[in-house]
Amino acid sequence: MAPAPAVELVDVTAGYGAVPVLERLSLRVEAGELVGVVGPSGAGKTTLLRLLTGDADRHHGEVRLFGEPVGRRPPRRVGVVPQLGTIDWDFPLRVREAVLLGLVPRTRRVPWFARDERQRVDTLLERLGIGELGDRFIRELSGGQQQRVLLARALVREADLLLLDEPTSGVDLATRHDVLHLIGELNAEGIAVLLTTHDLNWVATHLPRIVCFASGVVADGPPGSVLTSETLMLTYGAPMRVVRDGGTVVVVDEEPLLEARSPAVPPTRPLG
Ligand SMILES: Nc1ncnc2c1ncn2[C@@H]1O[C@H](COP(=O)(O)OP(=O)(O)OP(=O)(O)O)[C@@H](O)[C@H]1O
Repeated sequence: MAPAPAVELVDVTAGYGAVPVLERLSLRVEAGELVGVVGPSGAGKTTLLRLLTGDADRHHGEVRLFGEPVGRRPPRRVGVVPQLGTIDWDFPLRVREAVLLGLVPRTRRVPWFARDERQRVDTLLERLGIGELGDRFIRELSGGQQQRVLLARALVREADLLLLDEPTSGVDLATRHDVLHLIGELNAEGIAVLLTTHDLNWVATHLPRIVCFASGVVADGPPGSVLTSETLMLTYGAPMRVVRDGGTVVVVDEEPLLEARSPAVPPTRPLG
């Protein structure tokens, strides 16, 4: 029998309270797949991830993770990385504790961790290249280090599915490269990844599958077929140019911020 899909949404309408944000949405992510969701701000990308963790209200349709209906608590096999900016990094917590908290179901009041759980955290920190930071306070970390801590916290649940909300925002280019490389490695180990991003050109070159999203799915497939000016217009409501160079797709903003001008010629004055 084929394995159950990691994510399965069937004709879902959902939002916050009675207000719908996602409408008539169907989406399927297979176990082990790597999928990027792109779309304008407010399109509902975060809400989609929140729906999968039981944090948004489902009005209609079915939501299943690995074949099981989503309840109020995310299943153990799912690791979640929220946007960096939504975390209170000033909270007095050390890196090792922050990662251990990934093991705590939401209702458990006083966490008490076993030695093998602490060992697992240390192994993960090493693996993610932050082994020496275990005793540091999370407020002392750079954006890239914070992103790795969040990944460790998600992975400590021995996740088979990672839900990553804009994993590359708020970090510099080199860190972005490292984080994306890490995501690729985790996926190569068989972990399914569903991520949101605003970085169209990164998804165009690195992800096998893109979902263009605006309250529902506008287009879904490999970047070469999904990223067209027409699809991007439907998704973003703004003109974008798509340049193809062999197998590479590059998305260019159609409207330059500044008009190109001929260089100003200084007025000349005769000598003397
Ligand atoms: N907790 C909440 N309660 C009520 N409405 C919310 C809540 N969170 C988000 N919304 C609304 O849901 C809509 C979709 O927001 P969401 O954060 O899912 O969009 P997004 O595509 O992730 O945007 P961005 O790219 O800016 O992160 C917006 O209109 C937003 O105002």
